[in-house]
Amino acid sequence: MFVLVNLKAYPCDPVAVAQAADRVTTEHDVAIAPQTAHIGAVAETGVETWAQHVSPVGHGSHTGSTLAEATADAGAAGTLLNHSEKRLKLADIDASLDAAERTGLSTVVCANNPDQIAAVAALGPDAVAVEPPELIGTGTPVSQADPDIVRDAVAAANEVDPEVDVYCGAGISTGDDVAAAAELGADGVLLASGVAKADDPQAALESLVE
Ligand SMILES: O=C(CO)COP(=O)(O)O
Repeated sequence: MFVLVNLKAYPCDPVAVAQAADRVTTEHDVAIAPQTAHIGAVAETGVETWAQHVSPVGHGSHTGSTLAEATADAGAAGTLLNHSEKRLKLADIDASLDAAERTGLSTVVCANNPDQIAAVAALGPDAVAVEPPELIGTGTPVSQADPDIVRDAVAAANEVDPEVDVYCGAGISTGDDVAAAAELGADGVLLASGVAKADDPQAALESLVE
């Protein structure tokens, strides 16, 4: 399973979380998505590092943008797109995917529900992630609260493009949650508060990947 820890804008120490992820022994692939400004420092720990977003632009007059080229240069291996807290227009998702692909970044496009998963899977990302917004940050795992949304997202993505991996997220914090997601057909999980808000991120990561 791919385990992507999104640090959002939580007030945690991104390098300490990355070092903790580096110390945890697991069969899963663990990656950390810090703030853009922290990508270089996190990547230096050796942990797989992801961006939370890249802009749908290339080099040019785009003040305030998050340029995919700069993100990749800083050490990112991939990027989230269209997170529920960073929604994009369909045309911008498409252009951000182009930017990511041009610079060698892997891509995960988030969506709220199976219909949206089908729509974004059609744009050809490496993976899609279903995250019901109402469960984000609640500590109630999507795999328990709404298992059908995960099953249906897997089916919807497979119908459009079986090459696209499917992840799920919201409320995931334990190894049981990760195992439940795998049983529902997910290839990975996205999570945030379970690690980023934990008093002991290393213990949280260990419990997650046990
Ligand atoms: O938004 C999420 C990951 O991108 C999920 O957040 P929580 O793990 O805090 O529910």
